[in-house]
Amino acid sequence: MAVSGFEGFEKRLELRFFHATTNKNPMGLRLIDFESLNQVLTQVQCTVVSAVANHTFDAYVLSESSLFVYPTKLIIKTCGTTQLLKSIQPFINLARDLNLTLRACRYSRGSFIFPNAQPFPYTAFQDEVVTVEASLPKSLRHRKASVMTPSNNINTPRAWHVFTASADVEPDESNNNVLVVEVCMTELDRVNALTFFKRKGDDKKNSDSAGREMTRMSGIDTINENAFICDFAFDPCGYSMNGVDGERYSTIHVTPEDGFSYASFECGLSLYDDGRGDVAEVLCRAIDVFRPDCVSIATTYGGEDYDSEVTKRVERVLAKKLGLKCRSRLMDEFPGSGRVVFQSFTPRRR
Ligand SMILES: C[S@+](CC[C@H](N)C(=O)[O-])C[C@H]1O[C@@H](n2cnc3c(N)ncnc32)[C@H](O)[C@@H]1O
Repeated sequence: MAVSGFEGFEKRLELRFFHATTNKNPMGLRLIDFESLNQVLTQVQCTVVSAVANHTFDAYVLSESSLFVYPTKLIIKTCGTTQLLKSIQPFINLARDLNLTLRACRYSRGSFIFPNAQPFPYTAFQDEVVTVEASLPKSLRHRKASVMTPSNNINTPRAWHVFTASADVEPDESNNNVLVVEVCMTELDRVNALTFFKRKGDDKKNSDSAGREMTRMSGIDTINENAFICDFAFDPCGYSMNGVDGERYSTIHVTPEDGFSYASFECGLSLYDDGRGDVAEVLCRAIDVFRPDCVSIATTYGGEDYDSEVTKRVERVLAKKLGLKCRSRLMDEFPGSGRVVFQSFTPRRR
């Protein structure tokens, strides 16, 4: 851990593949053995602390955040001072052994709370971009890096950094209509944050049962009642969970320490699924768990027919139910990788 405090803001990497041969094993990347995954994670400097799977994907809680493995898609987010980008090359190689070829890559992160504590290349976004580019095959020739910086940001200008690379200009079918929402929250309500500290007597509980209790006491279990939750409590504080609901994943990570408190919520869903999760209501429930003073939401939409109504509805619902005012809304397009809308919120009272 850095002397300054724990860096909650995650680095996130998404790799999408396609079957290079007609012999398509439906399990795809899920056939990567655990030992190989572990070797990659060792390079990243984190470990698996808990895991769950359903018929669609595997979800791992890591010592620093989460890993999701779908047949042709892999999502890994890691916090602290981890070396996430060291996973790109080994993942591409493991996929190649399964006849899977890289189709697209997306790397994103917020602005670190402790930028000076990061190792190279995470000290400057342009160096991260150079590192990602050096790990990618030339076939991913449609590339773009963007730093989305709110101009009227209130106290701390927190930008959203995105790099994408894609083999095609058009979004591919597997990513069509897929919505990924990443919420970053700082300055958590102090009372709510206390839920994520182990209490007296908790030393008799293991990390799973202490995690389960935090899930229930915080109300995280009500965000999506259909999700199976795999949760983990860190010692003496900190919490991580992955939610598994059919094809949909969700994940929450909490750094509750005062002075650098941070929580993230992320979910992936199809815009046209059965409507079980009105995105705005889901986000509202997730943010209400933490009642933060600063919220940013990055919404990535993989398809072409993006409807801005989704993010506008988020603004209306957060204003009405949580008193959060949208201070900035930015949009950018990425060839073959869709659109990103980045919104920043603070309480209306400010
Ligand atoms: C891994 S969790 C969640 C990380 C996540 N990105 C976040 O901050 O939202 C980090 C929290 O767990 C605490 N923690 C305790 N032991 C830890 C460990 N061995 N590795 C990582 N975090 C640990 C940290 O102090 C911090 O409060």
